[in-house]
Amino acid sequence: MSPLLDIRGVSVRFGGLAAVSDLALALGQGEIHALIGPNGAGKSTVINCISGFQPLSAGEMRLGDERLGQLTPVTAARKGIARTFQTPQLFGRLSVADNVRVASRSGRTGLFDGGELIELVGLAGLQARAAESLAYGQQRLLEVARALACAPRLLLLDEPAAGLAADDIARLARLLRRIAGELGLGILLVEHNVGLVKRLCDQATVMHHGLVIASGSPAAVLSDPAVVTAYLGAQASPSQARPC
Ligand SMILES: Nc1ncnc2c1ncn2[C@@H]1O[C@H](COP(=O)(O)OP(=O)(O)OP(=O)(O)O)[C@@H](O)[C@H]1O
Repeated sequence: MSPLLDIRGVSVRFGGLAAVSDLALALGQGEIHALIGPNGAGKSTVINCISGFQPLSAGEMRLGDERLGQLTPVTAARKGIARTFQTPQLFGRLSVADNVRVASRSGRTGLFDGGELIELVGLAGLQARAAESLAYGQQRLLEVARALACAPRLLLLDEPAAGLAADDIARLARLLRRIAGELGLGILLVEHNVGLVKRLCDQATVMHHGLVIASGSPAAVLSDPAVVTAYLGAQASPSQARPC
């Protein structure tokens, strides 16, 4: 069976800078896959490519049996690819409920109803609040609810745990495990929280200067000497990158 997401030979150049070089990554249905690496490694650029925000310089991506070609954010969303952003991109003046409602009207049938999603991410009771009035961590959780309201097949999360309290991280981890397991969603997450990556993810790919330097189980890649050296160059070992 084809993987849900199959990336081969993908490169992205910004002028003279090779932000991503010859990337290969495969992610199965129901799999949670971490994309990790020091700052500037190319992780967000990969998320931007898969979600149609960044054109590829070379390579190809497939979603199931379908070749994706050059995507736009709209075509990516229609194919069932939803994402969150490193800095939340919400409709600030709309309520929490309306932010989710807008996404659930994007054309695909919802996984859960909007109220259910808001409750699942831990924002019950805040439905009527303007998104811009939420704490930063709550805005991140609302972005996850909004992405899920698009009923994706593939969910891309850019540092979902940044700024979240331990309780919220635990709730988010349970939710991601549930939607991957019960609904078969594939989840690719960029995350610096090494504890979360180890607990939650089935596979991990490590990038450094645009190149994949390791891939495999989180425990194996995080103890790989090349990975430790890459993080030491960035003045932190993976386990020191972000406390968890
Ligand atoms: N639009 C752009 N134009 C020019 N250079 C860019 C652009 N976007 C990213 N870059 C550069 O590409 C490289 C990879 O950036 P990217 O944001 O993908 O890294 P990252 O691994 O997500 O880093 P971080 O963990 O700090 O978010 C960096 O050197 C960055 O400065």
